[in-house]
Amino acid sequence: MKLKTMTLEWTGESLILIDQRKIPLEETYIECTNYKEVATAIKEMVVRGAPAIGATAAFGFVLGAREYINTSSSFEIFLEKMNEVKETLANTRPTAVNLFWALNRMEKTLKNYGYFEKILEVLENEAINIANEDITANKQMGAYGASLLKDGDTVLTHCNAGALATVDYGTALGVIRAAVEQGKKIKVFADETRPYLQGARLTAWELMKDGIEVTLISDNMAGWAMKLGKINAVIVGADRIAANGDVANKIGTYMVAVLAKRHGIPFYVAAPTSTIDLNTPTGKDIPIEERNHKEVTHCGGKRIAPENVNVFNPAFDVTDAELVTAIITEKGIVYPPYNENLKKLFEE
Ligand SMILES: CSC[C@H]1O[C@H](OP(=O)(O)O)[C@H](O)[C@@H]1O
Repeated sequence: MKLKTMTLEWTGESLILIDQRKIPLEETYIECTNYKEVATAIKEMVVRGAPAIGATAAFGFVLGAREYINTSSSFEIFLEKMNEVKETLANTRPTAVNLFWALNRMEKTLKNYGYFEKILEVLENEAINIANEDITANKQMGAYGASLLKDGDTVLTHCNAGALATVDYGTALGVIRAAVEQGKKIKVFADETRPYLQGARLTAWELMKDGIEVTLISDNMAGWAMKLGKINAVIVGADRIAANGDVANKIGTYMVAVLAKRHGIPFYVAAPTSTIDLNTPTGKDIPIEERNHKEVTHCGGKRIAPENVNVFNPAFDVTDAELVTAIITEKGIVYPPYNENLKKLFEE
């Protein structure tokens, strides 16, 4: 079975990824023919975005199974090798819980099935289910979230929580797409999102391709845009939502949330339930990835800071639940108290 979206293409034999490091200057693709290439693509952010890396890792798991099934003399040995595949993919990036959620789901499918015959087909179907469920969830989330936006609203977003951060359609940008599809005139202010520039490079590119009016601002302009009354709402994605509603998302999100609170602007988080981690009690328990210093000292491949300068480069921060107006999921809009109301999403 095959699958093709803006972010990825499963050919039945390999996984083709749009190289998000090159957008908007080039639209080029990388073909992964084995799980180690998939792991490298996630680590190097060829593909990025919590749901996108979850689905990508699921297909990496399938490629690993294809690689090891013919060299495993027993199913137990096969399971051992597949644990190695899972660990390799899990060790790529620590913050987005979707990565671990997807790998755990693939491993559970493998162990529940329990024997060789047709296992590759079973795993491929599960990976495709994960991908298709993400698209469905994004559209459901979009419909719920669109009810929070009025015709004529201007929405500020941070980073890229669009089709490129998911299998397709997007979370935060999915809400904006849904509102536009309902006929509402929505404008977007996109934070450039230093240092990796997901906003400038990916969000602006996605929205302009859709014909949705987008204004690019540098991250330090967000507060002034709010003070001038230009922003009606903030919508961002998430990489992990703790049981108490604390939200890990791209670095700079916390700053935007504090500014939104200061200016009485609603701050919404759009995320599928696969991003909610009830096993993580609070934001203090979320591992925050630190990335290469060159992402800060260089821009467009050119050095912009002195050699050997100290650098702090956390890829994410945590926004306290009290700063989050509501969490938009595919099961509905969740309001505080998050401890109780997030749990209910998994009880139905
Ligand atoms: C819909 S999840 C998008 C989420 O992922 C991004 O992180 P990265 O680009 O480092 O993978 C960012 O936190 C986005 O909000």
